[in-house]
Amino acid sequence: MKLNELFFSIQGESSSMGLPTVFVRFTGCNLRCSYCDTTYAYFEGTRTTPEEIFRRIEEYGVRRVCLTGGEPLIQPREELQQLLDLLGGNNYEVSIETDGSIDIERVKLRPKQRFVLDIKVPSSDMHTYMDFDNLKRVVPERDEIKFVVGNEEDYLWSKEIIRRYEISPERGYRLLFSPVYGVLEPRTLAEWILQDEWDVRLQVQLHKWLWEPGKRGV
Ligand SMILES: C[S@@+](CC[C@H](N)C(=O)[O-])C[C@H]1O[C@@H](n2cnc3c(N)ncnc32)[C@H](O)[C@@H]1O
Ligand SMILES: Nc1nc2[nH]cc(C(=O)O)c2c(=O)[nH]1
Ligand code: SF4
Ligand SMILES: [Mg+2]
Repeated sequence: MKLNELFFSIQGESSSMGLPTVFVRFTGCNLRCSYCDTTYAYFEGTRTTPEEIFRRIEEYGVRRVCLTGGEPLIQPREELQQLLDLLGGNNYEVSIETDGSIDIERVKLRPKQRFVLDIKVPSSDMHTYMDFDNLKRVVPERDEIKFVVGNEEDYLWSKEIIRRYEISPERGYRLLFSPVYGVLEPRTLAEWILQDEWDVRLQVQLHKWLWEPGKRGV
């Protein structure tokens, strides 16, 4: 597998926002989102084994890991599975940030492991690459489905996807809405959600408020 960086920080996204977490950022991505804040992970990295990554994770005293990138699901399948099995066997809680274009059943999750599945919206320029069959593969009470929106068109598009694929909160799906940092005011998104009386989770990237927005390794 190719590792870009491994660091210990406060989880800035998803329903575990605020919790201390070890981040494993893999190298390489199959998409190129217009707003991507992690372009340094497209190529830079070092070949590393799952055992070595696990050893480095174990140096920290917290059993919570976020696998991200780049796109984690394009790493070699067997090695990724090996890492998930090592973490699963040692009682780690794991979230896997994935871009929505890769079959999430490429790997088999253990208990306490979940996907945070992005659905890329029109302003990302990557919405045509989505594998919507993933919406049949997500486990509603386990996984989270995330929309990172940059404008009102994105928000309306997301609502239509939720209606069309029947992934509403009423059906048990856990939905996240995040503004594209520096593009859409969090308050504007908050007001749209309240106007719709919608049971979805608004999230901002907490780490960008805690540290310099462009800082690596946090
Ligand atoms: C860098 S990506 C890596 C994982 C995977 N490639 C994906 O896109 O889900 C991690 C998360 O950061 C989000 N993200 C990237 N750039 C962002 C930005 N400028 N503002 C808000 N969220 C952003 C992505 O949408 C994704 O949910
Ligand atoms: N603190 C912090 N939380 C995060 N949650 C998801 C991240 C990511 O880049 O995928 C991330 C990140 O880069 N930093
Ligand atoms: S899929 Fe994730 S890592 Fe890849 S370009 Fe988009 S935001 Fe960046
Ligand atoms: Mg990030």
